[in-house]
Amino acid sequence: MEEKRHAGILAASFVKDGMTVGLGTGSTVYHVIVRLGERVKEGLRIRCVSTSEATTELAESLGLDLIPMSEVLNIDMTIDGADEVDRSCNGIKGGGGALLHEKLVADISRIVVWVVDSSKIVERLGAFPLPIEIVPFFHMQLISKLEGMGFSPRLRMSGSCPFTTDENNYIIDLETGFIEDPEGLHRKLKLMPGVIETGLFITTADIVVVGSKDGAKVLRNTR
Ligand SMILES: O=C(CO)[C@H](O)[C@H](O)COP(=O)(O)O
Repeated sequence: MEEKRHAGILAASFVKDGMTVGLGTGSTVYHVIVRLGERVKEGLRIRCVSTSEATTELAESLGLDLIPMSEVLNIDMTIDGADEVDRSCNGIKGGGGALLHEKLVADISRIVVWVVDSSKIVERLGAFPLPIEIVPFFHMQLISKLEGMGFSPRLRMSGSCPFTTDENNYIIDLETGFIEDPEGLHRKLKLMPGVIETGLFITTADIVVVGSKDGAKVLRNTR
């Protein structure tokens, strides 16, 4: 909790007056949004693009100015969380179910900053089950195909019903084991009919802010 807060507060300090800011989703970004709400009350002028209904609700409650994604061509800086990050700044995202929207917002962002606690930094991705957003009525077929490829897929549930994303899709959480080639796996999965997006974000982050007990440090993507 402290680590997430430290990372969030440092990342929020990167936002400058006049920026269009992408707001990610999750418990670490929560601290970014709260800090941005405070800075806006102190006079910071920004426009924000949300990546989920949960983030929209929080940002609105703090008085942040939100614009719909459909009206934005470019975003100056997006700050988002991640479930795992490797040394090349590849990541797994989607633990909170907002991966599709998060990937689209990242795609039009000049700078992408990820905020994570220290437990998220890994040598190789794959301990965290990989979220894949899929077409709901094809989930049974996809699960069978993924099993045939040697993976252990699990349909994400919310109580006794399948979890649905803000875009009304389903998510399969895929036990992959350590991923040798994140980009190769992402491409392979994306080629499967019914797969809408994968939670593999390939060298997406320009900056990763890693919280610690006493502060936060910044890792830069040197690609
Ligand atoms: O990808 C995400 C949501 O789709 C989140 O950014 C990711 O799950 C990290 O969340 P948290 O900061 O709560 O650990």
